Parts: sequence; C-alpha cells; structure tokens
Amino acid sequence: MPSSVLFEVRRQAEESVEKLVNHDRDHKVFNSGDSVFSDKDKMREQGKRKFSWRNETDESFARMRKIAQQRKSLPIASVERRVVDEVRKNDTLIIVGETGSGKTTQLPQFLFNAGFCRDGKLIGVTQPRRVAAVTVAKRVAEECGIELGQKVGYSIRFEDVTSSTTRIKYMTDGLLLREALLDPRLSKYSVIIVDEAHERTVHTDVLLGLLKNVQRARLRSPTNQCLVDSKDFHTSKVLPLKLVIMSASLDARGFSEYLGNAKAVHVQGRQFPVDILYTYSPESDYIDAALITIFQIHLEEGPGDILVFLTGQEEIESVERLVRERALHLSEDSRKILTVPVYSALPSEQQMQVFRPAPDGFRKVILATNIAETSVTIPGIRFVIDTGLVKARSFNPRTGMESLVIIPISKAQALQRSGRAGREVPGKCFRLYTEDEFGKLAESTIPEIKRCNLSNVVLQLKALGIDDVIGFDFMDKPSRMAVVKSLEHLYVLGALTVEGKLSDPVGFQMARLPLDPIYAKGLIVASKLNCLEEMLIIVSMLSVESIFYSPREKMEEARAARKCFASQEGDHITLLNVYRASVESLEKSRMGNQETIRDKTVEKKLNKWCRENFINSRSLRHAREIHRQILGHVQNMGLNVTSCGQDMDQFRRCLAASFFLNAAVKQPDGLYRAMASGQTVQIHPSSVLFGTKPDCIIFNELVRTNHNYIRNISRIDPLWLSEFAPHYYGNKE
Ligand SMILES: Nc1ncnc2c1ncn2[C@@H]1O[C@H](COP(=O)(O)OP(=O)(O)OP(=O)(O)O)[C@@H](O)[C@H]1O
Repeated sequence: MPSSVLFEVRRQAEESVEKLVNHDRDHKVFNSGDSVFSDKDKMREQGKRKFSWRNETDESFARMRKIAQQRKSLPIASVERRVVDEVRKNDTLIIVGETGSGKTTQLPQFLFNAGFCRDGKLIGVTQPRRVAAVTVAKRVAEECGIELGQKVGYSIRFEDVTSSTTRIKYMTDGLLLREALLDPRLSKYSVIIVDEAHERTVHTDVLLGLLKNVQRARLRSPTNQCLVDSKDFHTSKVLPLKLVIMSASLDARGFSEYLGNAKAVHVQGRQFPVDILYTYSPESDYIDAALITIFQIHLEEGPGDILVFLTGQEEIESVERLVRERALHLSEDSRKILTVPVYSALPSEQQMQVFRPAPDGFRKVILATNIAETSVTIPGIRFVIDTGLVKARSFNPRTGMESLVIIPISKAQALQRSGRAGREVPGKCFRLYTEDEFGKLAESTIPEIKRCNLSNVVLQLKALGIDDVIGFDFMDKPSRMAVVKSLEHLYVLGALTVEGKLSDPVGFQMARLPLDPIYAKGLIVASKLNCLEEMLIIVSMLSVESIFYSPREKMEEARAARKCFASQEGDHITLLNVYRASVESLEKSRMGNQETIRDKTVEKKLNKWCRENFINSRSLRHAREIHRQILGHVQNMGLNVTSCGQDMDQFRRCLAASFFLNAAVKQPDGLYRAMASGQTVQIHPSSVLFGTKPDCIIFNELVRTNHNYIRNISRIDPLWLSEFAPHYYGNKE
C-alpha cells in the first residue's frame, strides 16, 4: 500500500482558458483586463449599488466593506456595462466565464440595477441543485445588505423564501418547470438565467426547450402576430423574455446552434490561480488514495480546508470513519481535523453545516458528492481532492428499471471540481488520476435525459400541454424506446388515456404533486382505500435516506432498538411504526402537533427520543417537514385524508395497489424475479424481510452494486395484484 500519492502539477488556467477561447473563436471575447469603463463611469456604476450601511454595527460595516471590495475585484465587475448591453441587445445570450468569475452572484444584480425588474418583473436564476440555490441567494442578499426573502430570495421544493418584494429569485430548475404549469408564459419574469447549463440535468434540458417556446409565445399576440421587437425592450408593454445561459464549462457552439445561433460571450479571468496536480500513475484504490492525500495535505500543506469529491453517502460515511480512526494515530496537535459530510439525501439544514467555519485550529475536511461540484463557494476551501468518479443515474429502457452506477466524470466536471478552490485565495486541486487518464475523459457529461427514467418528464410535458413528447424540441433527443417506455408506464399508472392525453382527474392530480409519478399515484390510490394518512407517512419516510442509525460501537443496542419497530409484514409498516412512535413520544409531552415542530423544546425532545431509539434525527425531521408539505398539497386537491386504523392488511393492499409495477415473486433458488422487468433481484440486507423470503413482495428501490438489491419491501398477497391492477396482471397467473 503506498504511503503517499505522487502528483504532477499543472495550472488550471492553461487548460480551461485555451479550451474556452477555442470554443468561442467566432464570438466576441471580453477580457476583464480591458478597461471597459472610464473612471467616472465606474464611479457612477458603483454609486448605483445600494448597501444599507447606516445603522450597522462596526463589525458588519467592515464585512460589508470587504464584500464590496471583493465584488469590485471580480472579473465580471469590469465588464458590467458590456454584459448588460449584450443582454439588452440579444433575446438569448450565452455567457461562458471561469469558475468564480462572478456570473451567478453578480449578473442578476447588474440586470436589476439596469432596470430589468421594472414594473415588478422578476429575474429568475435556475440552479440544478437546492444547495446552490439557497447559498447563492443568501450570499447575494448579504451583498445587497438586505434580509433574505426580500429583494433577493430563493424557492426550492418544499421551501419558499420569497415575498411580494422579491425581484431576484434563485430556484432549482425543477421548480421553474412547476411554475410553468401554473403560468405557461412565465409572465412574471423579465429574464431567466439558466445557470450551470453544462450539467444538462433532465430539468435543464426540458426547461431550455420550454423557454424557447415561451420566448416565441411572448413575442406573439394570440393571433400569432409578431408584436415586439426585442430591442424595444424598455418601450414596449409586452415584454419579451430574455434568456441567459451560463456556465464555466459548456459547449458554447452546441448551445448556440440549439438556441437559434444565439450569441456567446466569454468573460475572461479568474480571481485566484488553482494548481492542478495529477498522480504519476493510476491509483487502483481511490478511497485509500483519497485518505492518504487528505493526510498528506493536512500534515504538509499550509492552512486551508479540504473538499473531497466521493460518490455517495455510504462511501462518505466510511471515509469519515477512516479519517477519524487514522487521526487517532497522529500527535495531539495534528488530530485537529474535522470531517463534514454533504450529499443530496441530507436535509438542507444539515447540508448548510459545510458552510460553517471549523473551530479554531481545526482543519475542515468536507466529504461531498457532486452536490458541491458547481456554483457553490464554500468559504475556507483551499484544497480539492477529485477522485474522478461520480454516481450517476442509468436507465435501461428495455426493462424500464433505473439504477445508480459509478462512472468516470467528464472534463467539464473535473474543471468545475477544481473551480471550488481559488475563490478566496489561490488553491490546489489533487486529481487522483493521471494526466493521461484526464485526457481520455469525455469533454462533457452525457445529458441526464439520455440515461434516466422519463416518466416524470413526460408527465410534466403532458401537463404543460405538450402532447407530442417525441417531437419536443430537446437539445439532445432521448431514445425513442425510453419515451415509449415512460408513456407505457404512465398509461399503466392511469395518468394517461389510450390516446396519450393526461387523464382526468388522475393524470392532472399526479402532475400537481411534486413527487415521482409512482408516489403521486400511491397517494391518490390511498385516498380511495382510506389509507391516505398512512401513505403520506410512507411517502415522506421514503423521500429521505437512512432513517435507522447504527453506530459501529453500539451495533447490538441499535439492532435491539430497531426490533421494537420491526413489522413482519415489511419495511413500510416498520417505517410507519417509527414515525408514529415519534409523534406519540411528542404527544405524551403534548407536543405532537406538527405546527410546533420548529420549536426548540420540541426539537430537543425529538432528538432525545431519536438518540434513545437509534433513529437518525435529521432524516426524521426532514421526513416530518416533507409530510407537512405534501399534506398541504393533498388537502388543497381535496383528497380524503383518512386512516385505516389498525387494519394493516388494508394498508398492505393499498401498497400493492400503488406499487404494483414493482412487484417481485420468489424463484425456486430463493432469488426474486421483478415482474415488470423480468430482472433477477434480491432483498437488501437492511430490509426487515432479509432472510424471511416471502412468496410475493413489492419494493420501492433498486440498488445496483455487484448484485441487484431491492430495498423498502413489503410482503403482499399475489392475488391483490390482479385485483387492483387487472389491466396489468389480469391475464397472468
Ligand atoms: N458564500 C460566499 N462566501 C464568500 N465568498 C463568496 C460566496 N459566494 C461567492 N463568493 C465570492 O464571489 C465569487 C464569485 O462567485 P460566483 O458564484 O458568482 O462565481 P461564478 O462565476 O458563478 O462561479 P461558478 O462558475 O463556479 O458557479 C467567488 O469566487 C467568491 O470569491
């Protein structure tokens, strides 16, 4: 086992700038080194920015001054007027600028100052990830010296921090899609900025196609007459929609072609250099290489926190443990190393922990998935360790099964990862692969739309009135087979009619719920079978990861505690028992009311109960929050929230009726056959049914490691399948 990992050094600037300049050879190139403004202009521009400095304490005054100076020194600051002019002149503009150059935080403010929010219009900025939407909005509110939720706010699924005064709104791309359902012309927005477009999430791709339609629709009257010339933006009453696409690492030419030869501009320059280091030879064990590099940096480099990119929650938890164990062998002083995990299944509130400074004298090591890859600035990060891998969705259109697999990242992702350093001070990025291996990586990430289950997308498009999904103007078309499979899936769930239209009311109801179609259907079925109260709990609990918590040193106690909740019927009723027991424990102290969950004393009680019962309190709190929000949705939709009481057979019938597409039957060899896909699967060891082997089950999750594992499983009677899904199982035994 190597005791150190050897690295070669390259400067990031060489690789990124050259590439981007090549991309943009035909486009105008801004150089932040050029003097764009005269000094007077600059002062006038700066004078327009308003900071609420009066009445601030000295400390916050100093902070505001520091922030103002930081902002001025950003590469994009010196080309403010030119960027604004380009947005004015072009309906669609592509902006490529290096990581940390100030695109996400500054451009919306420039546009606000330039009058793009006149008449109460909003500037919307979409992000592929919740954590970016939240943290960037916080930063921009701070830069403006205002409270979050006033002029600057954010909106993500299950959380809206905006008000009637909000003018710059950060949000996830998925959320803007939902807004389009209610307002197809997105009429409250004057500008939409699609940030980090290189990520090509399925939502970004659908959004781009949709925004092209919205732009056309807003330039035309109902009789299809062209009303507005976009150059008359400020004089016309009907506002065209301005669209800005941004990233540090996108294929500007491809985007430009797709967006009607849209102009692309390049904001050059970065604030601080990042040294890129490659290993001399390939590393066979990236986890071990990451660990060695963490300690190499910790012991040999100067101050600064470390950001490590790993592939998932389990890996992060195991590296966390290993760092703690290895640190014990160091001198007392060198032991001051603090690990902080961040991955998408963590509740937002806990994800925010990574932004807190480490205690004095400690070095913070953030263990992250690609959730921290784009957009975010994590203060204090000086070193990045990039394993070169990512866990990505993979969809098999033939079987209709989606799973997660670990694959190499693209060059664009490597660039984004290194760009998390060099934002406040110069940085270093340690790539745990050779330069040769880097050269072989794909330029950009395969669009998610080509590798995921499309049921949700198709449902959304149908709800937006786009019936011809295959003919939709996607930047990269998904495979025909994948679209057909999802149409089939939605038809079987009852969301579509035979003609492929959204069914009334089921399809419309499903589209309104911000959930996977199968869960949305589960809630609708449950309201008919008098189990909605139970199903709401199950859907909330299934929306979070790792409800149970087993510290290594207390495995036996944790196992015993878990047994108290376990149901022989399966994981769903087990989760129901956990949720209800937690509510009961609060009710005993008259605190069971959901409204009071934010209260500190309630939180303390709940944490204590979770500790005693080996339940992950953060996951449970998150599930309670999701429960509160979905309850609001189903109540607004007028669904019956009733309970089946003690009749758990009725509830299992409801599970079978809801999740019939995920049924599996036992085979003579003890493995299971998933009935819809024909795949061989086996029960995951974490399931309460592991080792019991019931004849027929339904499950909610497929995890592909070296086996096809299924998780969240319940025992069902196979006859229920033909009772509740005769259209699917009617002719089968
Ligand atoms: N929360 C924060 N704390 C401290 N500094 C910040 C914060 N957010 C942004 N900054 C500063 O503002 C700079 C610009 O950030 P911004 O997110 O606007 O850049 P960007 O060009 O959009 O980068 P990327 O392409 O990586 O998203 C950062 O490099 C950093 O110096």
